[in-house]
Amino acid sequence: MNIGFIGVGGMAQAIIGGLLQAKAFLPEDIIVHSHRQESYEPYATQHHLMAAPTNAAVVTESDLVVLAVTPNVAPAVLTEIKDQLADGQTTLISIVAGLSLDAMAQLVGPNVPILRTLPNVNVEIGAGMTAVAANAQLTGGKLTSALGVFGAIGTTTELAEDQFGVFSALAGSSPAYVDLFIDSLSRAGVKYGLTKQQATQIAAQATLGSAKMILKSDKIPFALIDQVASPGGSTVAGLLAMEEAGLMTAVVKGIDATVAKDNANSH
Ligand SMILES: NC(=O)C1=CN([C@@H]2O[C@H](COP(=O)(O)OP(=O)(O)OC[C@H]3O[C@@H](n4cnc5c(N)ncnc54)[C@H](OP(=O)(O)O)[C@@H]3O)[C@@H](O)[C@H]2O)C=CC1
Ligand SMILES: O=C(O)[C@@H]1CCC=N1
Repeated sequence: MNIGFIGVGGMAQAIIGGLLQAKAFLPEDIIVHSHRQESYEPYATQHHLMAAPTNAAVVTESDLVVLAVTPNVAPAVLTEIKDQLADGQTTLISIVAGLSLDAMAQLVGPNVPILRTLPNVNVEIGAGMTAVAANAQLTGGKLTSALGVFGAIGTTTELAEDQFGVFSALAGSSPAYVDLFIDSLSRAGVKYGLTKQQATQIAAQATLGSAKMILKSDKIPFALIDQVASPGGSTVAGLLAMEEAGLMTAVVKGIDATVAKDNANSH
């Protein structure tokens, strides 16, 4: 089975890196093309992938084709590859935020099997969180193959399309927000004399452990907070200071802004 990528930016590279690491595809079964030759050719060469000369050629060569361009470019690219998709043989997988199944079908025609997805960058290390929604044309073996791409590089969840916006904020964008939190912890460590490298390693490992604990425990996060905050201890003093500075409000405001921008970009 061949998989093609239209666009080789940050997210396509994360998916390809994850698929190669998982040995889900051989390098020679991955075909790429993007806007600039100086971008996709060296990338293909470096990873021993096939470089296609056009977007249309990616579709012709592929069983699955991943649309990995930015939302403003996606409609023009879909119009460009419409004829190659028309027979319904190739499955279109979109990772484009805010682009609905209906909008894609209007551009490429009614026969095309389409999987709308919203992955996050952690697919690169097999720890992704991806939402998926399939159209009515994507069934049977084709559906299994398309879902298998993201199953190989993390966790997937089927989601109603009207919830993709909030999912994008909580899973797609949140790696950046968690990175900001870890960097903030790390800077505080530097303030108290740790090296940045030491402090980042300590903060990242502690964050990883807490995420695993929440997933494994039957307790809600608030109960786990109480388990850490000893009576009269230092943690409760820190929690109250963070709340006085508005941590929870800041996070919710950040998510509000993320969802609002995703809505504004959606069609
Ligand atoms: N970044 C993330 O964490 C996530 C991103 N997404 C979605 O993934 C998509 C890509 O995002 P991201 O990787 O961050 O963006 P990038 O800007 O890093 O990559 C965009 C890619 O699109 C290519 N491109 C532009 N125009 C064309 C064209 N006409 N034909 C073919 N390729 C073209 C660019 O080519 P070139 O390299 O030659 O310039 C580039 O490789 C977006 O739609 C975004 O919503 C979804 C979930 C998470
Ligand atoms: O920033 C963006 O628009 C994309 C969507 C989710 C993560 N990155």
